[in-house]
Amino acid sequence: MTHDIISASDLKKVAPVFGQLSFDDHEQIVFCNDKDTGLKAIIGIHSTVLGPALGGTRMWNYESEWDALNDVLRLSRGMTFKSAITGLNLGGGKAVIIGDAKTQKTPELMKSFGEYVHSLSGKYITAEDVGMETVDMDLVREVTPYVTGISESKGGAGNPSPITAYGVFMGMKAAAKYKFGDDNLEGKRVLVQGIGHVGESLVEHITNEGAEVIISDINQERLEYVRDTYGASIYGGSDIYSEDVDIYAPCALGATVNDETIHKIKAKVIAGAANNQLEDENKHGKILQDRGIVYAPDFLINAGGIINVYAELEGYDKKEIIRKTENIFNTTLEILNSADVNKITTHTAALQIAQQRIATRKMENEG
Ligand SMILES: NC(=O)c1ccc[n+]([C@@H]2O[C@H](COP(=O)([O-])OP(=O)(O)OC[C@H]3O[C@@H](n4cnc5c(N)ncnc54)[C@H](O)[C@@H]3O)[C@@H](O)[C@H]2O)c1
Repeated sequence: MTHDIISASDLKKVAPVFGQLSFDDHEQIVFCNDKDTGLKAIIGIHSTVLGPALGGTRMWNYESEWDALNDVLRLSRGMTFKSAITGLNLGGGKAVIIGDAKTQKTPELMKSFGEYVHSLSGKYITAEDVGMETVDMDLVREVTPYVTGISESKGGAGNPSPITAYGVFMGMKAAAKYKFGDDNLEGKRVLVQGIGHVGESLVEHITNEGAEVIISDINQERLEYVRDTYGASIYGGSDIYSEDVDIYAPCALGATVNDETIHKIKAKVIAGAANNQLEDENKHGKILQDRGIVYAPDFLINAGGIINVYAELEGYDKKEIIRKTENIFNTTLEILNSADVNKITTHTAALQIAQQRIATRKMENEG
């Protein structure tokens, strides 16, 4: 990813960091560059008002550094609101490592990343996200205590994905209750896009409840594995967004609800694990509202994972993790109802609650 060096005057025009559309008064952005291990990473700290900025690390082969920066800014902002609405004393942060997780991830690279995390003295606490495994967090743990999601055998809460999937399942059931009058998913056609750590576990929950599940992924091996294990059918068409389904569950990457896809979507409910599903939260949130498509806000229903890793910091047990995650059902239903009453989008309804909690704490901290 090398380009001609841009002149200082041209750089000024682009405002590459603070001028990014996704920049939202972030507190700190850290660029990590370690030639020896090939590490190129960006840590985004959006807010530490409610507590240390906690959020996972994503390793992805971004097309450009702009894409990586944009992703980390959007993701870290989302973490702030996720923890706020879930009632956790955590701020929002996230990290991205630029590269292919399958071919470029090495123990040395992970430890080098851990050293950068350590240099922030706990202001940012990392965890796993796309392209990461529990074993990678264990490697980071060798150089810093500021990491969660480490193996249970090493005193951690383990892989957060099954809990994330359970929370998404709860949010999906709440949205189904709101839209169809019944939270039971039996007989509902559900399209799960991305059947990785979270998607697979979600497929398990919804097939157990009798939903008709259609899966899509760019990884053929996983598709066949999930089909054979849970009896889901692999999507065979050419445009998944036009598929006639009741529920669309985005569980791959973000921004799949965008200008190109939004008018094709036939699903009546959107509820999935991916962060930042709406490319433009205001615009696309409003179009969904106008089209009568119920959108269960991503940062609300995919909070199971952060609840799980927060347990590592606060020392609460599995029972409490499950109780808090199950509560996503009630919160989602409340948000959907309040959006309806106040004639605002579901995203805005959720965001307002999160922002209010942050504003209150900020006043307390200052006063
Ligand atoms: N793991 C968690 O606990 C957690 C928590 C909150 C949010 N999330 C979000 O949920 C999403 C999934 O996370 P994960 O941990 O399961 O990641 P993962 O890497 O295990 O799985 C992602 C899956 O999506 C597939 N994929 C990628 N691009 C695709 C495309 N264009 N179409 C279809 N499939 C595609 C990949 O092949 C992979 O199987 C991510 O957006 C992540 O940020 C995860």
